[in-house]
Amino acid sequence: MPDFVDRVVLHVAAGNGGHGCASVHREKFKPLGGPDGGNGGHGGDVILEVDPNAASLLDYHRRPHRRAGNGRPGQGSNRNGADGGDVVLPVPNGTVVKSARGTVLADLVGAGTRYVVVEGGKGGLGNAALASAKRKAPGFALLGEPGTEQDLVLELKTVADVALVGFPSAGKSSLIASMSAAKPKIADYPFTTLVPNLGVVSAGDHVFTVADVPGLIEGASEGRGLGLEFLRHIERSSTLAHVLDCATPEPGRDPVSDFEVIERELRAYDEVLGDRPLSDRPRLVVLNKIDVPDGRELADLVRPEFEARGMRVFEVSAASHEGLRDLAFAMAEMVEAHRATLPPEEPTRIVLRPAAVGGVEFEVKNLGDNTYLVTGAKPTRWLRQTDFTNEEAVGYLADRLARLGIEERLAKAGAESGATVMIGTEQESVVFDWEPDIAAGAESGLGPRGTDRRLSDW
Ligand SMILES: Nc1nc2c(ncn2[C@@H]2O[C@H](COP(=O)(O)OP(=O)(O)OP(=O)(O)O)[C@@H](O)[C@H]2O)c(=O)[nH]1
Ligand SMILES: [Mg+2]
Repeated sequence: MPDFVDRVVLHVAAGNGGHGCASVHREKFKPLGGPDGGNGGHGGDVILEVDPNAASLLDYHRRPHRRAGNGRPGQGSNRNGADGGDVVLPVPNGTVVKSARGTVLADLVGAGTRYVVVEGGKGGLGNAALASAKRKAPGFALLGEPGTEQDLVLELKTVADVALVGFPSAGKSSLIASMSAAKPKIADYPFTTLVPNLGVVSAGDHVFTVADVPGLIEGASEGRGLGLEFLRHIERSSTLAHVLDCATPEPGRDPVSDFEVIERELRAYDEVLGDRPLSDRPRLVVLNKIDVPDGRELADLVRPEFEARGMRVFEVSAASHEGLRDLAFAMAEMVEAHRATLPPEEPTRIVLRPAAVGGVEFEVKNLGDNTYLVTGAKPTRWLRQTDFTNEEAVGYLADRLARLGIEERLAKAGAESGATVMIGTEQESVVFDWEPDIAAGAESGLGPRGTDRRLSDW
């Protein structure tokens, strides 16, 4: 059994919603009481969550079927069924979620990032909730919705600023061991490294991560050696460092030809990658093993070849640590240059999905000055997903609250046209403008008034 798994097929099933209950209230001497069948509970969701402590997908390789809890049925005396429990599956940072057909559904980067893979079925309404002026005592209740199921492919792509690429035994693992606290396996046979190792390197105030990728050989992009599996791990790195062996001569190889072979493989992989080609990424050249006298000589000899190609060249020894400080600062500089081109971090985007809408309680408080505070409306579950904007989320919240009768409650509390409605707490809230007139036409009279506060803050 491998102890590192970076691709698994996983079957997930959300919980079914519980059925609603049809029941009639019974009391002594009152044979025909009102309907009192409770609602079924909602089925649980299956959620993936980035856990910085998870290193591989091994658990899912071992147990590839995961199922969330079913909602319980409603019962008489207005008892609602309990919701089924969610199942939160921890995944490593950098997990890509794909459908069985290969469509990318989510790319989970950043501790705590969540993705709801399958949603639980809604609980069915009981006859108490179905009663209306027309039908005071319905003799029926609604069935719970079945939960959805899906086959997924989870793929791990290492997230590191710098990727070390090179032939087997060039000294990539030795370098990462000398530059960081990582303790990878080092040996004098090829393909010692079978899984990417990650190390955290500091150079002055700079901190960045380095991944040691298993050795690449000619034909890797066609799957030779450890091939594509491992090219995938360098996709997310902004900087590539070619590690070249200057001390272990082999027939038909030298540092320049090794470099050319690896470059060719990177270019060939570009076709697989499409829009984020590897061959365009900033790279530097590390001539390793200069503690060996012949190695130093060869390094000096080939250096101009690389400089002529516009590469920055570092002569180092992972064994004696010579040259590693300069190398670390150069890497830090390249990583910082890349980070500077990134757009400023976007505020957290979230999706609000009140789990049990019927169960959300809220209070409307008049703060004076036509301003109203709605407290306690925090949905029971908050789920993060990247493809929703804050505005959409606010709109969604407004919509749900509208269904809960917030319009009437605001009107009852005396809110007039143009009222400021704050949802949250006095310290943290999302602010809406309230227009009861619009409400008549639109589903919700609450329109988001762009707020700079993060919804996730409250
Ligand atoms: N003399 C000397 N030997 C080195 C140096 N760096 C690595 N080696 C040796 O080279 C061999 C391969 O080192 P690794 O760090 O395992 O090489 P790798 O590139 O990670 O190899 P793979 O994991 O197989 O791709 C080991 O025997 C190391 O001890 C160095 O700077 N000087
Ligand atoms: Mg190695």
